[in-house]
Amino acid sequence: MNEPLLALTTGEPAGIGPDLALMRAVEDPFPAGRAPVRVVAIGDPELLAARARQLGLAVAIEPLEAQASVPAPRRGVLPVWPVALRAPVTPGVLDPANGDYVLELLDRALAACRSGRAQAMVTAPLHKGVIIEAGHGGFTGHTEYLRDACGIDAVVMMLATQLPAAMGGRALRIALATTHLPLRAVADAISESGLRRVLVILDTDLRRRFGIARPRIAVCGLNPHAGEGGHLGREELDIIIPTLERLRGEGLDVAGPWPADTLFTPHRLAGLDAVLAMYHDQGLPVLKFAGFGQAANITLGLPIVRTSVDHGTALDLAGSGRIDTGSLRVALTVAAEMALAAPGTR
Ligand SMILES: NC(=O)C1=CN([C@@H]2O[C@H](COP(=O)(O)OP(=O)(O)OC[C@H]3O[C@@H](n4cnc5c(N)ncnc54)[C@H](O)[C@@H]3O)[C@@H](O)[C@H]2O)C=CC1
Ligand SMILES: NCC(=O)COP(=O)(O)O
Repeated sequence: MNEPLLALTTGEPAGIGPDLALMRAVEDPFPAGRAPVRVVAIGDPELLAARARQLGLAVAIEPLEAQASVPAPRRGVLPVWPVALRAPVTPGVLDPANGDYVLELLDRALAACRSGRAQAMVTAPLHKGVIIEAGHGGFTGHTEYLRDACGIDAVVMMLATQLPAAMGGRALRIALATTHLPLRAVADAISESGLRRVLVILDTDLRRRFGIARPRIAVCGLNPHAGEGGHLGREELDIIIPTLERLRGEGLDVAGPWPADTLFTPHRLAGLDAVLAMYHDQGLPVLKFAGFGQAANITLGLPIVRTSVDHGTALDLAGSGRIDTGSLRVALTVAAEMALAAPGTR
């Protein structure tokens, strides 16, 4: 395969997504140690040109026809598949009038991946609230939007980073059994069928997309001390333990449920390929404490490769230039590696 083509959606136009694409365009396109990639941004060319001026960045925005080939990367040039904004943008100020614009960016990237034109999509952050205010009531994020757009039942959100040397220097991958739910709804969402689906997807994609022959996965309990033998909640006894036993019988290496407060310690993590947390704020604060700005958000179970940054729209910093592009670099690198590991859609 040529260098993979990565379709980079520029996300919420009032946020830092456009800034990320522009700042990355002036970085070295061939950094040592990283697979060479071609990147095409998806967004409004005039928005990108205006943001480049605001940031004082010399970036040539090159709109491309849908079928035109995407050139090899050149520093200071940003190829763009154009999508028109619905309303003018002030950095930092959300406008529901652009909600459909943000979703159109995703649709364009997904279509390119599904047709084989792009090998992966990488998403800059969007703002869930403003998309809901734009009239998309059930919207909870890229993960579920792409699941539904692909017509599949389940996907898995996993964030991954490389731990600093002082923390063991190894990969830390944390997947979630539930994603964007109010905490009140989490316990009711833990079911045997749901857990089984998540663990099978996690195991399958760690093999297929990450080349791990027999993934070792540890599973957090839901309750403090993994339920303290049923005295602090019964989800472990009634749901999680039986599910893990069945999956072990089918050959998966799934251990637990372990108390989450001590699972994320270096000696417990040693030898693990991934941890499954039961809910968003059980797993992600750990990951972000260890690697914020150096992590990627990966959607497992899709027929295409999708990665994203580990942060949100940072409306407070849009147009300021005072942002870290580290997570975008990681998201692009991981997307390229995944695309090369398992070419094609499925
Ligand atoms: N991949 C995505 O689309 C994601 C979207 N979001 C959405 O973003 C919106 C805002 O979420 P928040 O919780 O406020 O998180 P946030 O990540 O946007 O901001 C949290 C803090 O981190 C800072 N920050 C974020 N990214 C940064 C960067 N690249 N460089 C330097 N500083 C950075 C912000 O300035 C802020 O102080 C929400 O609507 C949320 O749902 C959140 C996470 C991921
Ligand atoms: N906390 C992760 C997040 O909000 C990103 O979700 P998604 O948009 O990638 O589904």
